[in-house]
Amino acid sequence: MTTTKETRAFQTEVKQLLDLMIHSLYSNKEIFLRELISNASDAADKLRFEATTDDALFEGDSDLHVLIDINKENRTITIRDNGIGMNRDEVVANIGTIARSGTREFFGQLSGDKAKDAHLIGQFGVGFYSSFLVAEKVTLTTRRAGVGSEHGVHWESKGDGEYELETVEKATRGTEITLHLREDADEFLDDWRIKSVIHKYADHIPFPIRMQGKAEAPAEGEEATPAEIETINQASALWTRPKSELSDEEYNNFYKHIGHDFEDPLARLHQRLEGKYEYTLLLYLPKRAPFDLWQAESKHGVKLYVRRVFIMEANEELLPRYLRFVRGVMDTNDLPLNVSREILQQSPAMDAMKKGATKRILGLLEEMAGNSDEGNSDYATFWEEFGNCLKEGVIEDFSNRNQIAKLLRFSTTTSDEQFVSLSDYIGRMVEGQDTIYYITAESLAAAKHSPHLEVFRKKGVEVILLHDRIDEWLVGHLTEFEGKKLQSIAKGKLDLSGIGGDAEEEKSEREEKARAVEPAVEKIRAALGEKVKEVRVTDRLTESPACLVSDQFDMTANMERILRQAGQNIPESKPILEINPDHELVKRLAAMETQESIDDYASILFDQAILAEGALPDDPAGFVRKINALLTR
Ligand SMILES: Nc1ncnc2c1ncn2[C@@H]1O[C@H](COP(=O)(O)OP(=O)(O)OP(=O)(O)O)[C@@H](O)[C@H]1O
Repeated sequence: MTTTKETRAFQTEVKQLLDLMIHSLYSNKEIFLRELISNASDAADKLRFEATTDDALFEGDSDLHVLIDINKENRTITIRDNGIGMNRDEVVANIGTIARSGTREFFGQLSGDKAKDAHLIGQFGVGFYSSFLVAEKVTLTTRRAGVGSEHGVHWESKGDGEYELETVEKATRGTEITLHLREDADEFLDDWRIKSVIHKYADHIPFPIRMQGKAEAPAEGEEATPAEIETINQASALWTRPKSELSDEEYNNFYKHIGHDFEDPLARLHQRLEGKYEYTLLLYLPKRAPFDLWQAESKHGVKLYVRRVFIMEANEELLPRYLRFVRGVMDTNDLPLNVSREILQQSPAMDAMKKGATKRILGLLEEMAGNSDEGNSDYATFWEEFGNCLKEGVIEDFSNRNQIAKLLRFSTTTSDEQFVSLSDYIGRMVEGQDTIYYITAESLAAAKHSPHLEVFRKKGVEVILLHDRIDEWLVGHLTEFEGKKLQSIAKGKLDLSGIGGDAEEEKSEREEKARAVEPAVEKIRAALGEKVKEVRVTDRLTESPACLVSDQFDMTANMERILRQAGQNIPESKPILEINPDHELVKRLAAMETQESIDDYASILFDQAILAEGALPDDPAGFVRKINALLTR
């Protein structure tokens, strides 16, 4: 047994977090109690779950609760729980380091300007460290359930960069945290103040939060009456209570506890479902994406309860991965208390609940989207933060693809902001149009200024501008929406002849122009040789001389770039160069005789077309040289 007392240094990030926290949350000190009660409640949840398979962990005491004791003389508050407790290694890992996913992103985003960084801290969560908002010294004594009393651990720190650790005797399991209050935190020595904070933040905690009353001095000749212990919170699982009894504030406070968030949620869903399986959902959509949303190991935020007993923080078993931003609780009577992850994965009840919850979340989003007026709505906020998750949904969730597709929002040639739904787009199609057109590019600016859009502008046809990495995969899976095909405007042959004009007339005019520049096509083909798959006359351009397109079933150049950047070895597919028969450059090229000039012009046309896509030509310096030579000629 390690009895040694040792002093250790906080991880550098902890120090940074403490500084930032004290700076940004000084006017909201009371949240320390919410954080500590929340941790105590999680510890009780964990014990109750572990005890479902090992009753001995209760050590004869299954009355799980939190006890708060104020000592005015010593100026301390003690928060005591009889939850799972921690062993020495766990204390070192949990208290003194930050080992949460998203940590690197969080510290990466800090600018060093405390005022600017302050709002980030709420998103990240301060947890146990918030004790130092009110305390000049914090001691924590803990013992893990099921181990001998000699395995207690004492931890102590002034929040100044170091902490002391010692193995001690602790008779009872669980964790006891004592805060030695700073001078400016006197208000928390007042019972009423503490009670009001508990009501505000912890009424929904499903374990009793009790306060130690003070023993009255006995009157002469009378026996002393023991100090009373009073339960302060409602201590009932919030989701089991009828909606009509619950206020927004209670719902929001529960969200903050379960979602580890400082902000109110964006929306919620509370439903009791009865059918083949009975279950209750209390689910929330956060206002802001967590730091680790895009990391492979990012956690889901929905907790599974069976008959109000916390079972586990389940992952893909409860909700599909693309809904990993949802926070909340799912409680059912239709699973055994000792359910394991393996059983969950094969359980028809779980499967039905997962489908039911998914449908309801999509329904909630549909409702929010329906109530939205452009740009100024909860749905716009949601889309900004989590829109790309829904795009994953289109890719992964075949059975709900159409419903999710309705929820997508895009920038288009008529709106830079991402407000346009596919249904809006279809509603605005021009006469003769029966295809949904889109372009994919590296950025919104590159998409918006792409030469491929020229003819669409001329004909007044709206084009969806796709510029997120995931969009290439999205359109790979979403090839049709409500009977209308989705088509890249940078792929295959384009035929807009039926739109906004006489198709026959346009066709013969086009053929005539193509004939006139046929010599140019031949010359460019010969000059570019193996660089291109084909050179042809385009219907896409009105202003630019040339653009690149891919064959209908080839990857787009953008997709190739993304995959190469991700380190994949992609065989080179050659683009098709399309030239504008009306452009002066092309006309000039058709009339050119000197091979050297033809080669230079052809190469410049080709490189320009690459630049117009927001990419770089193979030999940028060579391109500049040729341009300069032309300018000075
Ligand atoms: N009362 C407690 N009993 C047992 N373990 C605890 C207790 N308090 C904290 N811990 C452990 O310490 C870890 C870190 O706690 P901390 O409050 O800093 O962060 P958190 O609760 O994980 O996240 P958040 O900051 O979002 O609240 C917890 O995850 C838990 O494992």
